[in-house]
Amino acid sequence: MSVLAASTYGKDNVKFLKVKKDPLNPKIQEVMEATVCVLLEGNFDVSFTKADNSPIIPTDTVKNTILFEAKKTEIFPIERFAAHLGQHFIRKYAHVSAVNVSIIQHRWSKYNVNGQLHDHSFIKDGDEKRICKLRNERNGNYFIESGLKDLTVLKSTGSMFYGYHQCDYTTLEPTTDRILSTDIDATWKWDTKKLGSISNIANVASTNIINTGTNGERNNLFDNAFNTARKVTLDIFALENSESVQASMYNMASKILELCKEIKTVSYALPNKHYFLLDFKWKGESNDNEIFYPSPHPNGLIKCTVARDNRAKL
Ligand SMILES: O=c1[nH]c(=O)c2[nH]c(=O)[nH]c2[nH]1
Repeated sequence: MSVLAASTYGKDNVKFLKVKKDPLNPKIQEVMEATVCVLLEGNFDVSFTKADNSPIIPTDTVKNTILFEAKKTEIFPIERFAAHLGQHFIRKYAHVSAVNVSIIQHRWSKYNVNGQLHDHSFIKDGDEKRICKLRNERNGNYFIESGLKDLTVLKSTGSMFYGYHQCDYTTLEPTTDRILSTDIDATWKWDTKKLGSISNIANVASTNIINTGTNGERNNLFDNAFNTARKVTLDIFALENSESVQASMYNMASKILELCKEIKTVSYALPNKHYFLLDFKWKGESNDNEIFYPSPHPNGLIKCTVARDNRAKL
């Protein structure tokens, strides 16, 4: 005998690009290129165990819903759209008990023409993505996290690594000057008690498109947190003389928690993308941190989650 222990299903990799126009000047525009995944949970067991398709909301219907709702509703910021989709499936289908929504926003940035950001021309300046994951449950509970990933950075000096554990397997030389490079993957979990009900998120003030791009002013909690997290990450990466990836990511996460009161935890997952100093002794030449070999693999991988220290209140 076997039993269905867990199941979920839906549509992944639903892609669209939406153009948002300023109502006063429709040539001023913003674009959202997104990849969406919606997975449903609920009373679907017989579809797995008895080949009974009657409860199945086809994944094609899920796809149609994502695309049509993207047209009909405000989708900036992505957290707002995730909450809207999370509510939609719970309200429309009585046998759905939980909805898991994941949205990836692909980066398109307005660029300067004649000294100012152009109204509707964009540059793809890297693989960076803004992300949001939301779970909405019929019992009224919801969970939400936001983040950024694939923001690739490198600093050519201002990074050290020494004082680490030594044993008979250790060959790494300590250094006070190395290259540090990583693909930033940062996520932050929201304190839903501070956000209030999911309807608050589905109705949060939309991103103001005038002068935004991904460089300009944003005007809601979620945009502010994204901009803060991105700026803190990039500032600390540049300004700090890094002791290690571990120490730098902890400093970044702590600063974000300090600045964004509605965030509960911040997590980083950072590859340490190694650049090895090449040896020119065979030619009688030194190499004063000038020529490196970008090593594709292996890479270090360092993860941490930083939370508020509640003991601090005692
Ligand atoms: O910042 C670093 N952290 C490590 O854990 C580590 N390990 C290593 O070989 N190099 C580095 N660098």
